[in-house]
Amino acid sequence: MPDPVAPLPYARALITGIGGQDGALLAQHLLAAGVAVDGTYRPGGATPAWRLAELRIGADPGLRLHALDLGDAAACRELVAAVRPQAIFHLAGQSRVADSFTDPLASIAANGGSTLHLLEALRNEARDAHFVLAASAEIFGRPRQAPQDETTPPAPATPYGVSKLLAHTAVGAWRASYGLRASSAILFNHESEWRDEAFVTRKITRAAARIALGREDAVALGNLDAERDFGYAPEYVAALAAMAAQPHGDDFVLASGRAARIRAFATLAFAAAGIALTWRGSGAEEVAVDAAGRVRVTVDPGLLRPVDAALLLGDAAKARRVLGFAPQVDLAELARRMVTADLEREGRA
Ligand SMILES: C[C@H]1O[C@H](OP(=O)(O)OP(=O)(O)OC[C@H]2O[C@@H](n3cnc4c(=O)[nH]c(N)nc43)[C@H](O)[C@@H]2O)[C@@H](O)[C@@H](O)C1=O
Repeated sequence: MPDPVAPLPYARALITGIGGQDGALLAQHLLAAGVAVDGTYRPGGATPAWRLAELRIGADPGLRLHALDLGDAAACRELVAAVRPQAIFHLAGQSRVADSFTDPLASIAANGGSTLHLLEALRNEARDAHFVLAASAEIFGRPRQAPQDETTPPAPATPYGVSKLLAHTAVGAWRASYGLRASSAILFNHESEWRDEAFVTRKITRAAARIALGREDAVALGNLDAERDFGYAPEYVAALAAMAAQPHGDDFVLASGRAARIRAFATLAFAAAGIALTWRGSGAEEVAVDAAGRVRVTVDPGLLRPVDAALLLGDAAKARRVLGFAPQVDLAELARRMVTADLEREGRA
């Protein structure tokens, strides 16, 4: 991986979704490298404050914030024209796979439409900028082969996967049709202390911290058998920055190359909070108990999804070769960092 403060060949970047995990971490990475950052957030939504504050970039003079409706093509074009970025990172979107089952059209409109609006803004207002999309391993659906790489045929199985495949293929089409520098990162699950609690790792680490502090008794989870390729988000955003430094647009899988079941992550997270879990039973009756026999994890069948890939596992050999992507943080260290942060936050609260 390039040195976090190594200079990048662009001086101003636009990041959509600045308030999210990846947007905030990427902003921190770029600002440290001397790149000025314009970040967008949803009008009417929460001002992107807590992550920027925790990452100590909220008051950085290199950071400007803009409320932008990504559903408004003209507004996207106007902002790109005004900012004149040399790199555009499109990270905003509807990122919750589970929510895409309840409102599929909203997910597809948000993730597909926003990408089309920004690609058009790039084509018309910033032809020399490098555009980088945050696509997703969900484009592979329930893949027959593992690991998945850039040549694996996409076949999404969730509305969210469809939305990201629309965006991903649009990047390729705009690159081919208009000669734009447009790239797509096929991101496998990437987690951190700044992950939203809607996602399983942070839900678990926050619960483990609260249970360790006596504030909660137990946490209910869904599919414990799902295997996901969990990486550490700061390492992934550094790879996004490196993608925008490439002379040509291209697609890259970003993944750790290791998969773990949700049950295994929970065991590591609770251990990091000082609680040794033992698993008993199966299916909806499965529970995890602590050393004193108290139930700490249960299964709620209401949290199971209509479709959930059994295994998503990425092969990031191309990113390693071209970008120098070499993630170092393993699953136990990831769980430890997340639980440590949650214990600190809960201790302060
Ligand atoms: C690549 C992809 O990665 C992320 O999407 P995700 O994989 O859906 O992430 P998640 O943390 O919601 O679920 C991971 C697994 O964990 C299972 N699971 C069990 N029990 C609970 C549970 O209680 N909550 C949740 N959320 N999941 C649970 C769940 O069924 C699934 O198998 C996003 O970044 C997305 O934007 C993206 O692109």
